[in-house]
This record gives sequence, structure tokens and C-alpha cells, in this order.
Amino acid sequence: MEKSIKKHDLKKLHAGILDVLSDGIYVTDAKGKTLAVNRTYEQLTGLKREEIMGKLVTDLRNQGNFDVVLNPEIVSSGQKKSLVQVTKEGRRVILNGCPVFDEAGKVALVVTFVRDITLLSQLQDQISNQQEVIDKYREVQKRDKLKQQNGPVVFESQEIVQLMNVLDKVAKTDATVLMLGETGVGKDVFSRLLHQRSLRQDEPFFKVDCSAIPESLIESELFGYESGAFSGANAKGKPGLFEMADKGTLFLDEIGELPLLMQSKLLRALQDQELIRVGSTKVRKFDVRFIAATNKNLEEEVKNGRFRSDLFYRLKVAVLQIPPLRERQGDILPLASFFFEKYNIKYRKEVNFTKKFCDALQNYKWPGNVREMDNFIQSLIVTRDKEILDVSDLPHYMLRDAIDMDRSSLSDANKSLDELMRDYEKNLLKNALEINGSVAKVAKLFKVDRTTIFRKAKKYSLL
Ligand SMILES: Nc1ncnc2c1ncn2[C@@H]1O[C@H](COP(=O)(O)OP(=O)(O)OP(=O)(O)O)[C@@H](O)[C@H]1O
Repeated sequence: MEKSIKKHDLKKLHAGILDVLSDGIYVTDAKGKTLAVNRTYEQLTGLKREEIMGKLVTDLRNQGNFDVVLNPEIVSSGQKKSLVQVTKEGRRVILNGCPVFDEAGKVALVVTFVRDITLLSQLQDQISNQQEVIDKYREVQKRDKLKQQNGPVVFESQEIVQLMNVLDKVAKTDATVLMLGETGVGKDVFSRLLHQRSLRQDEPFFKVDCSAIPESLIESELFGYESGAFSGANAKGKPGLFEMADKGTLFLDEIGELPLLMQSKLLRALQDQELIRVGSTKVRKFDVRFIAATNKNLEEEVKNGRFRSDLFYRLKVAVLQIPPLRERQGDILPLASFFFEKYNIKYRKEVNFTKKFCDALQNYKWPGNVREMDNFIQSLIVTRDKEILDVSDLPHYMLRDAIDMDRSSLSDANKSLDELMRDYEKNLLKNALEINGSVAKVAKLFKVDRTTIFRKAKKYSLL
């Protein structure tokens, strides 16, 4: 520096030096009066130099420009101090204040270094959010694993016998399979069976429920990730389910729930049997047989733009449509007997059922299919002590289905409406009396008084 630099030039130079620093700088005297701030400070806090110069930090705090100050404590203690301050624009900054002493050893100035930690705090929040999501997903996975013990597959109906013929043929090929059917029909059960009957039976079978993985984790769960790919990730990186199922079968349940972006990535992976882990550029080969399942109408989903048509056609190579339980009557009793036996053993009971009870199960529509029956029989066995269950042990909604008559008799073209109505009423009452066994119960079921049922039953000679 040249000797001839004048005092006011030196002041300007100091200001210039402060402005090139990447930390914010805030200088006050011992009373807390603002003497200087630099450009970075203005940028970090949004406070302008001219608004604060000459003002006391405590006044600025009281006016709401920031929430805390550290100068008074530094002046009284003569010690350095740090704290986090939130500015009026909501930015979080960390303050490191240092005392500057005069010749007498008293604090003459407080110089505070100001750094923005808003981003850091946001990242920290994100990491803990991600961690929560990861923990939750792991829990779901653990629960799912517990459910994955293979039990016997029960069926006797012609519909399933035919389906099994196709399943056996398809199993031996390596074709991608699409399992369709309402919720609870057994898509999971038949997918495992298909794997067991395939050439990959000694290799792993993995199931992934596409609706249970948070959207932000789907890609890394399926394709894996490289070290440091995202906050909360394992430091060493991790293979995804495609790599873990290598040589085996991967069952993609609820495929209709896969976000569109993942659908295109899945399509590419299916076609090329190649993947790139999240955060990597390396292409990895894998060898997996895919089974996809859904209870959605994928054609409708394609029409509505929620499912990619190219993926749909790629998955449609071999389709196994599992009929709902009400359309395979031959399976109802074998399944009911199977669940009675299973839960009698599990809960050490000997609960049995009557023929009428069976008939009612047979006539019920089972909207939740095999899962509904499984849960229903389990709860009956858990909650009842009676050894033989009869229709009276069934809930009303099941009895209503059970007494519904065969509608084919209603299509008799030679009958008038009055005659048809009479037939319908007669049949309904006949079934209801048979199943419920008493006028009082039927009256309760149809929400009328006993005399009405009695009168009608006499009219139709049902008593
Ligand atoms: N044929 C069967 N024999 C024995 N148990 C069965 C049979 N079919 C289904 N189940 C049982 O019924 C329940 C539902 O079956 P599963 O999970 O395979 O249905 P899903 O069609 O995959 O249902 P979702 O569409 O809701 O995923 C399971 O507990 C399963 O063990």
C-alpha cells in the first residue's frame, strides 16, 4: 500500500475489503451502534446498509428485523459468542461475534461473522423426512415378509382347473405374465405358484407392492442406488429389487399404481434387461422374470392416460384372469372348509357348521373374494365358542344375498307383472324362512311386523 493513501481512501478500502468477503460482516461499537455491514450481509439478510447504519442492534431487534442479538453479552463478557438468528424474511443465519479491544483492554467493537444456514437446516429437515419415509417403508416390507409364508392353494372349481392348465404352460416359458382379477382373488397366491412351477423355482421370488412404496423411493428400490445418491441413502450404495431377484422372479403387485415416469423406466428395463442405479451411469445387466398384477382395468387406465399403452402391450404377453369367487362356486366350500380347519388348529377350537350355513356361504357374493372369506371365518372362530355354527350366526348382509332368488324365473314372457311380483315375493319368503327358520327372524330381517310375514306366508302356503 502506498504511503500517500489518504484517510478517507483508507476508509473506502476497508469497505471494499469487507465487501469481497464471502461471509456477512456486521460491526458495532460497544453500545451496539451499527458501524459497518458488508455486501454479503445485505444479500444474506435482505437488510439494506442505509436502513441500519448508525442504529442500535437492540432497536433493530425490537423493530422485528431479526429475533436475537449477541452484542450486549459479548461487550459485558469480553468473550466470543455464537447463536442462530432468524431474520424478518425467515432466513436462518449463524452469528459468530468477536470482541475487539481498545488499548485499555475494554471492548471497543464487536465484529460479527454471519453465515446462512437456511439451506443446511432445510437439508437436515429433508434428511430426517427421508429417514422417516425409509423407516416406514422398511416396516411395511417387514410386515409383508411375514405374510409371505406359502400355504396350500385350494381349488376344485372347473374355472380354476382350466386356469391351472394355462398357468402350467405359461410357467415353463420365461414370458412376462399379467395377473388380473378383483381384490382378494388370489393373484399373489397364483403368482407364487407360477414361480414354483417355473424353471426358476430354485431361484429367489421377490414381491414388490408398487402402491406401498413412496413415489420418491420407487426408482431406488427397484433399480438400486450408488453411494451418495441421495440424503439418507446407505453410504455404500445398494442393489435394487431387480438385481436382488436376478435369475429369479419379481412380482410387481398393483402395477396400475406405478407413476408414469417409472412406467417408462420399467418398460426400458423389461425390454433391455438392463438397469442403471440411481446416481450412477454404469449399465448393469440382469435376468429376471416378471409377473405383474393389478385389480384395475388397465385398458381403461390406458384410455385415461394413466397407464402407458406400450407398457400395457409389453405386459399383455400372457394374461391370467382369475375369476371372482362368486363366479367359481365350486371353490367356496373347499375354501371354507380349509379356513375352518386352519383356524380351528391355530386357535385350538373345534368349531363346525351346518348345511344351511354352507348354503348361505355359497349364495353370498363375496365382494372381497377369498381374502374376505379368510378374514370372516377367522373372526367367527375367534369370537364364537359354539361348536356348530348355523345361519343365525351369519351377519344380516350375508343373509340378504343368500335369500336372493334365482332371477331366471323372472324372465318368463307369458307372465304379467303381477304374477312375476307374486313369484318373486313367494320365493324370497320361502328362502328367508328356510334359512332363518322363524317368522320372527324373517320379520326382523325385512323390517316389517310378524303378522305381515305370517299373512303372506299363509297366502303362499309356506307354513
Ligand atoms: N386358492 C386359495 N387357496 C388358499 N388361500 C387363498 C387362495 N386364494 C387366496 N387365498 C388367500 O386369500 C388372501 C388373499 O389372496 P391374495 O393376496 O393372493 O389376493 P390378491 O388377488 O393378490 O389381492 P390384492 O388384489 O388385494 O393384492 C390371502 O390370505 C391368500 O392366502
